[in-house]
Amino acid sequence: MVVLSKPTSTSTSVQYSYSYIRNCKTTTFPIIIPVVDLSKPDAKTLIVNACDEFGFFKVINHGVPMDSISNLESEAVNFFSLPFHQKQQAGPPNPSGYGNKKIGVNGDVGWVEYLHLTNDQNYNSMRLSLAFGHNPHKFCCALSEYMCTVRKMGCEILDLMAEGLNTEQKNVLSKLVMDKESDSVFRLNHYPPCPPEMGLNNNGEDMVGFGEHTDPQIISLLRSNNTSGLQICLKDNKSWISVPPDHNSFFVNVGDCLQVMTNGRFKSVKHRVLANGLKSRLSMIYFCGPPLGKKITPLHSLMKGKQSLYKEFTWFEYKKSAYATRLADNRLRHFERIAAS
Ligand SMILES: C=C1C[C@]23C[C@@]1(O)CC[C@H]2[C@@]12CC[C@H](O)[C@@](C)(C(=O)O1)[C@H]2[C@@H]3C(=O)O
Ligand SMILES: O=C(O)CCC(=O)C(=O)O
Ligand SMILES: [Fe+2]
Repeated sequence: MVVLSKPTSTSTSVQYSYSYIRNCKTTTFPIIIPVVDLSKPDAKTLIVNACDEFGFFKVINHGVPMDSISNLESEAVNFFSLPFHQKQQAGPPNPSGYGNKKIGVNGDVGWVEYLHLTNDQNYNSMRLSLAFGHNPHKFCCALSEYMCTVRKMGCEILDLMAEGLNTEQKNVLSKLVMDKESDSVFRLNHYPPCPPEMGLNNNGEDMVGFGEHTDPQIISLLRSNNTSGLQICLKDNKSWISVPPDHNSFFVNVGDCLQVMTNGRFKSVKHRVLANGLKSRLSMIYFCGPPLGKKITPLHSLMKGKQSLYKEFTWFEYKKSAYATRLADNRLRHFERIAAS
């Protein structure tokens, strides 16, 4: 495991208004997060069951080489260890670059700093070189190798999911991510240890690292170091469970786009990250997105004469509307069709 050993530098002079939440100690019964072994024949059934039940699962035997993961992790550690003013050279984070504390542009704040990266490796390289002040060759090689192998794993998962759903075409989902116009994004999140005087407020509530939200895309592929913090919300929409970290595995989230493509059968999972008082958390998330012009509609094979629960929209239209929302908002509400009585 790589931990940030060098002292990190974040902005300290600006006052932010952080959120705190009661870290409800979850449910009275233990919840086991589904584990899918990609090398086993029952993977497709387990994926569909996990998406039905949680919109979330863990993947083992994923085929992403450990070297590829640790190379990018150590490059990310180096980046986040740079002095704040240097990291800022790679900002702001739209569409790619460095961000600190502010998430999106609508007032959300978290105990996190991050790098937003896109599928365009030339653009990534240009942004990173502004921070490194020299050729960021090592970082960019590690990044493009990681993105390539993780995308491949994501497509394998999407093919198994499509098979498990008995769709007409096995690659109906993965082809959106393989498309050269795919609007996938990548994010490196660094949560520095939160100082004890800030970690809890007067009501004993925990500081939020990354506030509750659903991911907009099809699926998200998350890998983190061995630091806890990630929580998911159960289908009852009120119980939160902590996800035990596992640096050897990937975690998969169902996103809003997949919720629509399954006509609401799979629900995008609400999740959040709590700040950790002791250790830094480093997570790397590949968000599998469709091309901007793609119409997001339910898969034919799942409809069988049923009406779509959603109005027709393109990924571009969804994104435009989503980026005007706050993190915790329900971004699909705007696209729901009012059922005719
Ligand atoms: C508050 C926001 C940040 C976000 C864009 C948004 O307006 C609403 C969705 C947010 C989210 C959540 C998942 C990913 O981290 C992200 C990159 C995405 O695609 O949607 C972020 C956006 C962001 O940080 O810009
Ligand atoms: O950093 C994490 O572990 C999760 C962050 C997240 O949910 C996101 O960036 O969308
Ligand atoms: Fe997320």
